[in-house]
Amino acid sequence: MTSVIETSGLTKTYGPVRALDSLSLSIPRGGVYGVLGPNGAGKSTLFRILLGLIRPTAGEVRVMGQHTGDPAVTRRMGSMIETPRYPPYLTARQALRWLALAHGMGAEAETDRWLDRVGLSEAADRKVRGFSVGMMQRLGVAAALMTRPDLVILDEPTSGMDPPGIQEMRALIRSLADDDGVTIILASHQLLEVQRVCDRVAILNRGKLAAEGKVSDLTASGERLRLAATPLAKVMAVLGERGSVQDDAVMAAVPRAEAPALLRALIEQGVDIDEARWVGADLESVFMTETSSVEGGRP
Ligand SMILES: Nc1ncnc2c1ncn2[C@@H]1O[C@H](COP(=O)(O)OP(=O)(O)OP(=O)(O)O)[C@@H](O)[C@H]1O
Repeated sequence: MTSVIETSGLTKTYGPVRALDSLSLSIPRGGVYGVLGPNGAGKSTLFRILLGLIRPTAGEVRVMGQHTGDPAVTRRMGSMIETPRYPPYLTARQALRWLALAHGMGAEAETDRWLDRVGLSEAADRKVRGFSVGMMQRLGVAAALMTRPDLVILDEPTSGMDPPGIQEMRALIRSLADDDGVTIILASHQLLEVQRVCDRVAILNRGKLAAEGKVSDLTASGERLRLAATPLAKVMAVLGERGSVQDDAVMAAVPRAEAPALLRALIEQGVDIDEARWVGADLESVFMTETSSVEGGRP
């Protein structure tokens, strides 16, 4: 696995607050990588360090093998860290051209193509003053992509968007990763969206790495055997603490290898089994498990 980001013991303190606490992380090149965590977990701090906007207090960080802030690396990165702001009297097209000039780019910036790609073609000649938050986010993404970066960092790219906008953004992010070979790193609180779009995720909690891995592995590790069976009391008697009742069924926390023996035991006890199927955990339940064990409550 080639890494695009490597951090080791990365720490950032603000007075008594440890925004990042000895974070060691390796983000692979290619694909879509999600950085998750409750408010104050350190996501934006990590992104600001990666972009060379702030310096860590301690630890190591490499972006595409180089030190952060190196102009050669910065040129290969695009980002949208907050809802972007542009001079309100510019149209979307003018705003992108203005940014292209600031990057020393001319026609090669293909501003119209990027406006089209983020679904803003029809609004290209409207002043950004009247843009919704979602439209500003799309324009910000177009600006981040226009320089043809190898790595794009997006902080909450779908915040303020309506469901069709979120769906379009998801398709755009996937196509950038799959068709253009861009590595995308994004932070989001919309866990269902993250589950749909990301290949891997890191879950931060109070500046530390709480969990990391492929979305499919993280969700599979929390899978349960859902048993629609009667009587429920007998099922629970066999399962003990490994069972919990949910919507007229029992969710059994058993490894796959133990399932046949469990089903035999249930039948021997006179249980009627209508259905037995594996149910994967969703990212939300993984997130809640990994971030719930904090002292002192939420910041
Ligand atoms: N410039 C700063 N000065 C002081 N404290 C800061 C500063 N920036 C961040 N912090 C603190 O560092 C911690 C991590 O903040 P950060 O913004 O990185 O979290 P986050 O995961 O991005 O949160 P959110 O989901 O709310 O955006 C928080 O406790 C925050 O209050």
